[in-house]
Amino acid sequence: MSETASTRATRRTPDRPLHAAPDLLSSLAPLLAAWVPRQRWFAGKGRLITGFSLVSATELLPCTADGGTPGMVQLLVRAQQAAPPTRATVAGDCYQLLLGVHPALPPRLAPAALGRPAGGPLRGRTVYDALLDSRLCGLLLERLRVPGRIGALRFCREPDTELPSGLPARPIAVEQSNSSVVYGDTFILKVFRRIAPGLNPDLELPRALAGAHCPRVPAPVAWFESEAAEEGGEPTTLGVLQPYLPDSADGWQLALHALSVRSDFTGPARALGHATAEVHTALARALPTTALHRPQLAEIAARMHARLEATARAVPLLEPYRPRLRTAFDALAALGHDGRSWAAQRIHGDLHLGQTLRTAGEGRWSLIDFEGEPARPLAERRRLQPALRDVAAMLRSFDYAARSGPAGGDAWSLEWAQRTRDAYCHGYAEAGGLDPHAAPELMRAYETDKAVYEVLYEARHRPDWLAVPMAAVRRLAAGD
Ligand SMILES: Nc1ncnc2c1ncn2[C@@H]1O[C@H](COP(=O)(O)OP(=O)(O)O)[C@@H](O)[C@H]1O
Ligand SMILES: O=P(O)(O)O[C@H]1O[C@H](CO)[C@@H](O[C@H]2O[C@H](CO)[C@@H](O)[C@H](O)[C@H]2O)[C@H](O)[C@H]1O
Repeated sequence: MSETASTRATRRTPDRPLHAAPDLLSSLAPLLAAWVPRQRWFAGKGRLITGFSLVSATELLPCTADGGTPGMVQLLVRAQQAAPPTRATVAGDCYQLLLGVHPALPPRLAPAALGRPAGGPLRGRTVYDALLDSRLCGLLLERLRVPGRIGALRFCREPDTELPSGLPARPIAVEQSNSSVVYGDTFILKVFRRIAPGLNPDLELPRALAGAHCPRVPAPVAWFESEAAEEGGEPTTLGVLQPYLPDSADGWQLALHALSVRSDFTGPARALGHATAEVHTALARALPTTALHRPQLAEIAARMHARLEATARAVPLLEPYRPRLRTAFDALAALGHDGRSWAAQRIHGDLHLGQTLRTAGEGRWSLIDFEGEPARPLAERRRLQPALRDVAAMLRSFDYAARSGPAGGDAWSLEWAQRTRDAYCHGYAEAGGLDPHAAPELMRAYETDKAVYEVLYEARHRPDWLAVPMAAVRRLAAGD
């Protein structure tokens, strides 16, 4: 097909970088509108995308060069959507996309394709998910190996670390809140998807723990970020590279396996309690701590109430339990009435079995993914909080395993969950953490808050799983 004068005019000329092409985003928008909502990491499921706006575009490899080689562009785009029932304002979440651009996409990459833009600077080329192309993933590692800036992006490496070149790349099979690529069983790069401006706790906390010589968390070796929006502000973390623990299995798989063969899990759970307490102790040493008094406890309880109300509006199934669940939050607020204070510190923020890895040989636990609950604002995720909040979250995870494993919540599985929960709490207290049994109001409030979060999470991401947190809602509402 011959090129018209108007398409020629919109074609990029060598002196106009891709990010300056006025029609870059409009030409990609139809492709993104079909592809983005299908991605596991897309947080706005169930609400129509009404448009996209471009935050930034950085060409990591030339995208419009002649020849048969792929290009790569990193985009930050805002997806415009109607506000969800849990938020007052119109949302426009920002997502990071790493797109490959190929003049003739090889068939092996066909499943990664978004499509071919009908116009704009990439017209006629195939745009695809770069993180499914090992060659482009290799280029990302190369960028991290040699620190420096490219456009709006800065690639950084811990001083005194060496990164080998040429490690083979493979994306991890399970897509979660973000996308990860493993390099030669040596490193894993997590590319953040939903981007909040500022320092991501998944870089901040593991670096602080490495500084405190805590061996329970793989220490970041390199990362990339975009510049701060305003002078003196923090850069925005976009991806983190850390050592890969090859001979390990995550706690979720291990727990499900134990359930499937009706095996005891109290030993591993107790050891996991130790690991959690060690991480909390190191975080409290490395980063600020505070004491929560009556006003702060009241504020925490008020936020829990607000989340419950918003979630009950979004998921009507929760409504009948709302009044009884509220009593857990009132009891938390009342903890401040007798003048007692509670320690608060930086915590993991989204601790569950899937965030733990256990080595095959010595059965040593590590904790990963310190991002916090991805749906919460960054400032909230970085707040100082009672460490028992993580413990309560992990207790929920044992309950999840018992209810979703092969036996699906039969009496033996539920007893298994109770024994495992006790062993974990015991291990936590044994290794210096505050004994969860000494703070029943705190534990109940945080478990309830987590179950409410899970109701919303499952309603949005995995409606088939909604019954799991709803069972906990019923139990917690009954005051159990
Ligand atoms: N350092 C690591 N070593 C081995 N596997 C890892 C490591 N970090 C993450 N993983 C694997 O990658 C998965 C996703 O990592 P995670 O940090 O939880 O990402 P997400 O934020 O997308 O949930 C984990 O469940 C785990 O299986
Ligand atoms: O790991 P992510 O940061 O993506 O966390 C989100 O997804 C989790 C599910 O993958 C979700 O965890 C919930 O389901 C788990 C089982 O799949 C269970 O072990 C957890 O206890 C339960 O909360 C997590 O809440 C969400 O933030």
